[in-house]
Amino acid sequence: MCGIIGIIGHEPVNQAIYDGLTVLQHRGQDAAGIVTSDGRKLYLRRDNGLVKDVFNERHMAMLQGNMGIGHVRYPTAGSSSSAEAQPFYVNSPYGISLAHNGNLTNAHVLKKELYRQDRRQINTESDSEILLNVFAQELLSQDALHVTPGDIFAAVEGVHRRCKGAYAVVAMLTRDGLVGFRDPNGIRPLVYGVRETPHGKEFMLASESVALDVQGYRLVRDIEPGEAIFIRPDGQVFTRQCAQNPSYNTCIFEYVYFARPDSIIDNVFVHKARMRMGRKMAEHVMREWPDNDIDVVIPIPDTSRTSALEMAYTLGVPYREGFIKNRYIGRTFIMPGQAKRKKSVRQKLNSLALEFKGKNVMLVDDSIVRGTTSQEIVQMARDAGAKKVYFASASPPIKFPNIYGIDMPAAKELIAHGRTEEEVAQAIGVDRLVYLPLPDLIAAVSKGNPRLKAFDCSVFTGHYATGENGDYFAELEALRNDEQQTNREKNMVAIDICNSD
Ligand SMILES: O=P(O)(O)OC[C@H]1O[C@H](OP(=O)(O)OP(=O)(O)O)[C@H](O)[C@@H]1O
Ligand SMILES: NC(=O)CC[C@H](N)C(=O)O
Ligand SMILES: [Mg+2]
Repeated sequence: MCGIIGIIGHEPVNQAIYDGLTVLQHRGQDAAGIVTSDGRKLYLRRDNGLVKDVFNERHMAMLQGNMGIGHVRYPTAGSSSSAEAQPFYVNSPYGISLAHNGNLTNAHVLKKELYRQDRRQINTESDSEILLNVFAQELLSQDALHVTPGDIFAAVEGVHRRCKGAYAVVAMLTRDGLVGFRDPNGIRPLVYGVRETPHGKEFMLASESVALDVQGYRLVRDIEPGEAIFIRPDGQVFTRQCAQNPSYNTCIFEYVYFARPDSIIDNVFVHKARMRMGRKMAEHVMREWPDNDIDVVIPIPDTSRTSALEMAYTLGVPYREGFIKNRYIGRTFIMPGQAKRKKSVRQKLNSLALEFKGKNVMLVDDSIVRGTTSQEIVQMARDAGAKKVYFASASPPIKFPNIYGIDMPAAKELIAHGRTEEEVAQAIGVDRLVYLPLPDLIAAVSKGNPRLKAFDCSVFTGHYATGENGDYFAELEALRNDEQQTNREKNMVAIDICNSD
């Protein structure tokens, strides 16, 4: 999952993009980048690291201009080389830079096609560089000296025809303005907002509405699946539906884990959706286990707090913060490599023995993916003196890979893959395990927006809206399993073509 942002205003946007990226940091911790334009030239800085580490004062001073885009990266394709940090740039036509959240599933085919048919050289293993080149090629084929909104929309139609997978995109044409678009399934989120200033309106496109809130932008609306938006430097806004059969298939995992609770995605308040998940979880427990002996509900910080609180309230059981989180350790699930993830769980969370001693504790997490967190935490609860350890996951068992922007490429690395619920309970070492059933999860989210009839639930169901088959998954697993990635990173030396210090 990555975070993307684009701003077009009447004053330099460097600081505003930086601030927006820090608000989106939870979506990607590996690399960050900003590109700005003063209408004639662009200025780019991108590198591996957190936002606060990638940009120093000198970089910020050099990022000139009143429009720009930014990216925080959580890699799902290629490697974690700094050469794959985003935004990417191509000079033809018009000079385009692009930041992408999602994952293309036909990147290999497109890469060949770009070379053979379009004579374009792709320099990295990143699918986002491919996406940029497809967009550029489609724009080039409009053959216009001065780009019009019609040219932009025709190019996005071309992207939709050629690209498969998930993509929420912000792009910048160095002289002409900002572009945003979402794939026809709307798998990844993208919103746009406006703020009034004494000089006129300023516009922001962002992965999540929280980026708008903190800088005083008003959320106008989500970009629709398949839709594109083009905003000129003079503030003219153009939008058009560019897909033949668009439909909402928002990734349900955004609501479960990825998004911040204070964001609104496709008109559903994430915080409220998580509260409903907690309530439904409690109702499920009361139905399936009416004579339970739960003494206390304890969340596994951070993300599960909202649902755990509501679950405890509905069950009528005390809620206690039994794990204290080290606020200087980031999210563990999106860290690269199993060894680092495992170590970080211990560094991140410490138990408060007095909340566990002699009690039957119900630990609550938003999800169990590889089981890294749950295995460690259950042991910590036992070490802290818990009598019985129960576990509730506020989402169903995750059994299938994600191919749309979450780095879960290998089914065999998922703890629930090929295991029954009892076997997962045994593997993580709990006395009882409860999962939120899928219909309850869907109901918890869709209550916020009845227009959302379908979601991307592929990690739970194995059903993929873009129709990938067995061969694709076998190749993906071979290429991106944890061991392969770790070996690749060990041997990697990053060489870039255009990064400055
Ligand atoms: O089963 P696993 O592979 O461990 O993955 C699931 C865990 O990872 C996430 O937490 P994370 O630490 O990333 O972020 P958070 O602080 O937002 O909860 C998620 O909230 C679960 O706790
Ligand atoms: N998580 C994402 O959205 C990743 C974007 C892109 N596929 C990359 O690997 O850089
Ligand atoms: Mg967590």
